[in-house]
Amino acid sequence: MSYKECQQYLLQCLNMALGSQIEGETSYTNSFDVKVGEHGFLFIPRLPSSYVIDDSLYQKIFLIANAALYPSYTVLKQNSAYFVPLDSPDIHTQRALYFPWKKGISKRLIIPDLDSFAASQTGSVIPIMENLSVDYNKVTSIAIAGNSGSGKSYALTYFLSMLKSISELIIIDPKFDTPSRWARENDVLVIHPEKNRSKSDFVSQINEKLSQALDLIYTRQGILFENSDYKFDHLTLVIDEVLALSEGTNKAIKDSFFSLLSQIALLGRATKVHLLLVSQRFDYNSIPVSVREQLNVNIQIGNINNKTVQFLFPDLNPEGIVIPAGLGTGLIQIIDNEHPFQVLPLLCPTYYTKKGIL
Ligand SMILES: Nc1ncnc2c1ncn2[C@@H]1O[C@H](COP(=O)(O)OP(=O)(O)OP(=O)(O)O)[C@@H](O)[C@H]1O
Repeated sequence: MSYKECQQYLLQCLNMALGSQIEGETSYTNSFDVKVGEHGFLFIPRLPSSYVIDDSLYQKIFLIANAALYPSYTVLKQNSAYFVPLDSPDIHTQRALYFPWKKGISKRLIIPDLDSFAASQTGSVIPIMENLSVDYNKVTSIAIAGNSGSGKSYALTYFLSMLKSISELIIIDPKFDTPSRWARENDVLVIHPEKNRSKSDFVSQINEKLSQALDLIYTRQGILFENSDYKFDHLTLVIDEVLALSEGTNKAIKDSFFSLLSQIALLGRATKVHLLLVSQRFDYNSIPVSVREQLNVNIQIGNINNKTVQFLFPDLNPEGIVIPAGLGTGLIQIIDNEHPFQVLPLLCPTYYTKKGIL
């Protein structure tokens, strides 16, 4: 579809569906116009208008356009109206509402052999979907949230397999489950609960490791002070089911755990110390708010609604975002200076692996 055809099609859709929202005005009465570009389209109202140009109008146009353009384009959901100035001498049309989009829809990666796929990757790039990847040099902390059975462990195993060649890994596995098996197969350090030891004892052991990571951060900061270009190896602390660590743990130990996590999240960026956290939800009981604010890859799988997105995407109303059907689907947001800030529909990769790991 050419831009011109797309423009006409969008105008028709908006003329028909927007009617009641804008007091029956249409592009035929010259009330608004649409312009299509490579990265999105503009809704140009002609002012003065009998309708109000506000968030509610913006979200309405988003709903109409996103459905109308699916699957040719994915319109990227914004939290509020996105105004842009237009270079026009005519005061009636000097502004527009902007709707950025991505060509096509999110497509799942299907990986026939995870080990050889992981071995074939070079550099620090982790493929996520057919047209989306994360550069591990540009992000610090990753969070994966989702209800039970949504595919968190499956997604975590994928990340672990990809990270193995990029970063040193330390795995903390409170459920003594898939990550521990993966760690055994791949010769990676894992901390898991053991018989005859209390929960607080287990969390103390984790605190010890976190504290060593924090010491490493301080040492690396000293090196950076002398040579700001120094390149460090990545170290990633992987914590599965974070919520299980803070619940029912002695308060002093939980406080130290939170404090260590916060410091690592805040200071790890420059020194290449990362967190990869997995939890059913990321409320203030599972991680401190300061850690949540530092997360730069947010993944929510399974049920997507106002309630489930409130912790990782507090400003997002997921209405109108087309969540693909199937296992391991949801939303992803990558906050680096390469990707636009928006939240995208996600399909986690499907892969095949040696028996016994999962
Ligand atoms: N992207 C995917 N592609 C194919 N199958 C998937 C995908 N994600 C999850 N699954 C399947 O869905 C099932 C549940 O996934 P998983 O065990 O990872 O969920 P979970 O969120 O970790 O659950 P729990 O919290 O109960 O451990 C598994 O059998 C897994 O094989």
